[in-house]
Amino acid sequence: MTAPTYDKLTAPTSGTRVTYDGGKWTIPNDPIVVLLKGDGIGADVGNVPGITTAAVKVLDAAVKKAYGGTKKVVWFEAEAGDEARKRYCPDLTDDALKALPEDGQRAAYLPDDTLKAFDYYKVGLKGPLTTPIGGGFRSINVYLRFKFDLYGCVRPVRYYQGVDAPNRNANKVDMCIFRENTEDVYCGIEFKSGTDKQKKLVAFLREMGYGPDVLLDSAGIGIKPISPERTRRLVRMAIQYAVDKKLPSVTLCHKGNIMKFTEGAFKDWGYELAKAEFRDHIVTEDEVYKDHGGKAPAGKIVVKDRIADSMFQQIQLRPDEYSVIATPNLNGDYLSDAVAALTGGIGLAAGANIGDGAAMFEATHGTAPKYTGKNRANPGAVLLSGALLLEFLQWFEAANLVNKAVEATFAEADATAKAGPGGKLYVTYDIARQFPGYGEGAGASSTEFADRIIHHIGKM
Ligand SMILES: NC(=O)C1=CN([C@@H]2O[C@H](COP(=O)(O)OP(=O)(O)OC[C@H]3O[C@@H](n4cnc5c(N)ncnc54)[C@H](OP(=O)(O)O)[C@@H]3O)[C@@H](O)[C@H]2O)C=CC1
Ligand SMILES: O=C(O)CCC(=O)C(=O)O
Ligand SMILES: [Mg+2]
Repeated sequence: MTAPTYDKLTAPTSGTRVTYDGGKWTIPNDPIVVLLKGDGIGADVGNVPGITTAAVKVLDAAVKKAYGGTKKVVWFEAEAGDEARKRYCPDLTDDALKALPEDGQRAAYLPDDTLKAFDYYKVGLKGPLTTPIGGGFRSINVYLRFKFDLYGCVRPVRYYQGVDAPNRNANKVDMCIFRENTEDVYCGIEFKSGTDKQKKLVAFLREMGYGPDVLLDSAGIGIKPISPERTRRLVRMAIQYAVDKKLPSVTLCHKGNIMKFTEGAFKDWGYELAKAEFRDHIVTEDEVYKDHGGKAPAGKIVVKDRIADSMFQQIQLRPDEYSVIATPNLNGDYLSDAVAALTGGIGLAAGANIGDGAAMFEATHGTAPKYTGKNRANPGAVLLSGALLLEFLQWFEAANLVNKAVEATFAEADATAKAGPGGKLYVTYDIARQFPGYGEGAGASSTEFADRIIHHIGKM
C-alpha cells in the first residue's frame, strides 16, 4: 500500500507504520498511531487541555519509564468532529451544511484526509465525537466502525480498589463486553415517517400481511439486520479472549424471546460456533446441569445465555457470575454504560474497536458537553483505552505501569478520604463525589489527576 497524499495533513517525519499481513501484526518500536482528540471534553479549548491530551501525556510518560526511550508512540494527529469542520470547511454555514446530502455532512466532520490516515496506519486512539439526535448525519463513531469493519467493540470493566463506588458488589465486577459493532439497528436503515420510502415500505409490509393493528401508516421504521457470519466472528473473538485469559464463562446476551430471528438467532449461532470451534475448551450451561451434576468441569469455559432484561439485574446482583459477555450492538451499548456505572462511573470505562487488520481505541463515554473546556472530566477512560492500545502493541510493561499508577492514585484518595474530610483528593469530580464527606467540589482537575498518575509512574 502506498502512502496516501493528503489535502491538509502532514504525515509524521519520524515513526514507522504498524502493518498487518497474513493475520499477523508487526509492531515497530516507534509505531505511528492516528490520534483523534474528539469533541466536547475530548477537545483542547484555547489553552485548556481536554481529556485526550491529558491521557496522551500519561501514556507517553509510562512508555518512557518502561523503555527509557527505546520505544515511543509517534502520534499522528488528524481531525474529526468540530475541529475537522473548522479546518476543512471554515465557511460552511449551518444552513449550507443541512442542505448537503448525508455523505457531504459526514465529510465535513470526518474528512477524507482522516479516513486515509487511519486506513494507512491502521491503529488509532480516539476521543468522543458528537452525534446529532433525530436527524442530520449518521454517527461518525459508528461510521468509522462500519467503514473499517471494526466488528468487535471490546469493553473491559473492572473495579479499582479505593474507588468508593455506590454498588456494594463493585469489587466483584470484572467483565469484558464484546459488542457486535457492524450490524443491528446501527446499520442506519431507517425510514422517516411520511417519506416516500417509508410509505413504500409500509405498503410492502401490508402485502406481507402486517395490518394497522401492528403497524400504523405513520410509523417511522428502523431495520435490524443480524447475520450468522457477523455473529460468528464476534462470538469467536469473545470466546478466544476467554480461552487466552483462562476466564470462567462467556454469556450470550440477547432479547431472543421477542426478536426471534435476529437476537434469538444470535444466541443460536453463538452456541453453534462455540460447539463447532471451541468444543475442547467449552461446556454449555445446559450440559453442566445435564451431564456434570451442576458443576462445571475444571478448566472448561461455561457458555451460557441470558435474556437482556434479566442480564441488567444479574450484573448488579450477581456480578461475579459474569466474565465475558457477547451481545448484539444495541444491547452492548446499553450494557457497557450500565456495567461501568457499577464500578464507579463511565469516567473509567475503556474500550477498543477491533477488526481483522485495524484497531481504534476509544472510551465508552461521549462528549459530556457541559464539561467542555472546564478541565474537569475524568481522563481515565481515554487513558485506560490507551493502556489497551499499549497491550495491543504488546507493550505490557508500559500498560502495567498505567494500570498500577491509576490504582495507586485511587488508593491514595481512599486513604486521604478515610483520614477525614478536607484532604486533597487527586481524583476528578466524578470519583471524588463518591467518597463520604467529600463532594464534587473536592475533585481535582483532569490535568491534576493525570499529573498525579504520572507522579506514581515516576515512583514505580
Ligand atoms: N464513542 C463516542 O464518541 C460516543 C459519543 N457519544 C456522543 O456524546 C454526546 C453526549 O452524549 P451523552 O449522552 O451526554 O453521554 P456522555 O457519556 O457524553 O455523558 C453523560 C454523563 O456521563 C458522565 N461522563 C461522561 N464522560 C465522563 C468523563 N470523562 N468523566 C466524568 N464523567 C463523565 C457525566 O455525568 P455527570 O453529569 O453525572 O457528571 C456526563 O454528563 C452525544 O452526541 C453522543 O452521541 C456518546 C457515547 C459514545
Ligand atoms: O456514536 C455515538 O454518538 C454514540 C455511540 C455510543 O454510545 C457508543 O459507542 O457507546
Ligand atoms: Mg454508548
